[in-house]
Amino acid sequence: MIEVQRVSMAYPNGVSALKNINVCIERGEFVFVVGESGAGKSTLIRLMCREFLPTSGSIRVQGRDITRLKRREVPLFRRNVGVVFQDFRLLNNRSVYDNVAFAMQVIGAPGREVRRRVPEALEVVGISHKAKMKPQELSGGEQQRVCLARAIVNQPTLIIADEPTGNLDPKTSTGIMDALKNINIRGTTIVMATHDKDIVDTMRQRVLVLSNGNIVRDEKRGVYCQHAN
Ligand SMILES: Nc1ncnc2c1ncn2[C@@H]1O[C@H](COP(=O)(O)OP(=O)(O)OP(=O)(O)O)[C@@H](O)[C@H]1O
Repeated sequence: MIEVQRVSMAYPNGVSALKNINVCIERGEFVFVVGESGAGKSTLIRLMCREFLPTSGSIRVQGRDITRLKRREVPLFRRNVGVVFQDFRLLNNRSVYDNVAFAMQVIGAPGREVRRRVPEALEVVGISHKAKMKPQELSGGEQQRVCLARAIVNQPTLIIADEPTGNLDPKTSTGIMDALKNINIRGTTIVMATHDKDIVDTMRQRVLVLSNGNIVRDEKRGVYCQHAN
């Protein structure tokens, strides 16, 4: 599903955020990317959804090297990738329903598909009862659910999430994680950067640990800190 090969990333200011990273993620996996602040998690996550290009190396997603995509090919690639970031990036003057529907409309989905799939996506993340509200009328956790619904509505094969539970209380975070796990059980690959030790230790999924731009641990059914307790 994702093959990151010899990827390095230096920002224009000279900071070396990733140093010759190699990672292979199989279809259907659930992968946590953890590590101290500044370790390179967001950089790796954002490279995987082609927000920007690495300084060197290749990133193959579903067989295609996304570092070689032409600018006009990027939107097509993104249709297959659901992206959830901590800053919600919702349209504040539109309803919850419209925010999710918009993700389908921009790719030209027929109206009947939109009317069928938007309620389904809202149901999966447990926010159907707020469909008519505007994002400002919702709590942070509810807004994050809307983002998740928007990310899954086009039935992507891959979801990339950067701190989707950041700033949320533990109960709300658990709700978001349950929704993500449900989506994963249906076959969607999930890659998620997080600082949330409790979530990582509870879920026992694959854990990739970054430190200072290097992958220092890669464990199946891993935990946040190897030597804790
Ligand atoms: N746009 C940028 N320009 C210059 N340097 C950057 C930029 N974005 C990140 N960096 C630097 O790259 C390194 C890795 O940053 P990154 O955001 O990937 O870390 P992170 O592990 O996601 O951290 P955090 O947990 O704090 O979000 C850091 O040293 C950071 O200061």
